[in-house]
Amino acid sequence: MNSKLVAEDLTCYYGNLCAVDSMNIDVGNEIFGLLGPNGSGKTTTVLMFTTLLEPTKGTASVCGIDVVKYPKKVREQISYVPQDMALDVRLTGRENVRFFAELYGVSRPKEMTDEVIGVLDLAERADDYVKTYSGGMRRRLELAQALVHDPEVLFLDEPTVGLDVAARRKIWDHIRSLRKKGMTVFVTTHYMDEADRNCDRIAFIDKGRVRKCDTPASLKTIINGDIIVATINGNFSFSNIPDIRFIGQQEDEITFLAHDGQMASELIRREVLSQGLTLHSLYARKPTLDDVFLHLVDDYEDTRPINMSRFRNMMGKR
Ligand SMILES: Nc1ncnc2c1ncn2[C@@H]1O[C@H](COP(=O)(O)OP(=O)(O)OP(=O)(O)O)[C@@H](O)[C@H]1O
Repeated sequence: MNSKLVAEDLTCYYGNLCAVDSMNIDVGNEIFGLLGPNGSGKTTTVLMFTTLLEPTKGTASVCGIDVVKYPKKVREQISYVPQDMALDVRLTGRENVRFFAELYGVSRPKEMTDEVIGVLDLAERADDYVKTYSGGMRRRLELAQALVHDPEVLFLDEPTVGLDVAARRKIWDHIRSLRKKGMTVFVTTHYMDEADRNCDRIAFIDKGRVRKCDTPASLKTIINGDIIVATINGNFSFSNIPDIRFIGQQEDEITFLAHDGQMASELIRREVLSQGLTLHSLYARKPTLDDVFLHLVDDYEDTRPINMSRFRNMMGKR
């Protein structure tokens, strides 16, 4: 693999708190997603790679350049779009990008500004004030700013947070086309479904530790079986059904894990009816990255295979 980002034993403490714990990752020319719950160490990881925070221990390099020894050289290779980037809303879109082009010392600032504005589909509104832009347009403008010096590696912290579905899709379309042009994209997100659709590989991180790193498809094979969800009225009491694991009940929804979803559904249907309960709906689905993540996180928290309360919460949100 043509390594673009490498972390070896990368560790960061804030006082006594270990925010990133002995991280080892090797990122090539790809869209690489760093996924994890709040406070798991995603931003801290990005800050170290982008030279904004010195590791306590271990090393990180970008395009083979050590971030501590050669921070300036690293900065020439990267762009970083944080969660809340400061756009000047009293300037036009074009002026905002041009400002960054000048800051970076880009050799043909006007041409590069026009180019990235075109790439991000902002040409029509480029001369309007940013205060008139939608959330999605502002995010695209931030991407345009980040791209104006043609970085090798782009770091994006929660690129789609707060955007509507259409705007999210558009952002991801742009991210994928950057990757096609050869850029490495390192992205943090809470949105597992977006990561599933768009990332080449994903590292799951929790409490500063990488739990698993693989392609979305391989990660989903970790949960060997189907998830079965039934909507009922009343309280379900689980007595042993062979080869079916009861995950739990959240209000009127009961959830199970079984090797064969279709066969299990029939057994569950019978069990629900035999308890005199009404069955409103019943379906089996393949595990998602949410399921995998909760499973992995739990493995490290205690010895149970699935964290019931988290799992139930998650199911309740669907
Ligand atoms: N400047 C700081 N000083 C002290 N502790 C910090 C600091 N920044 C982050 N932390 C702590 O370090 C841990 C990791 O935080 P970090 O922001 O890297 O997580 P995150 O995964 O990016 O979270 P989120 O998804 O909420 O953005 C958390 O426990 C956080 O409270």
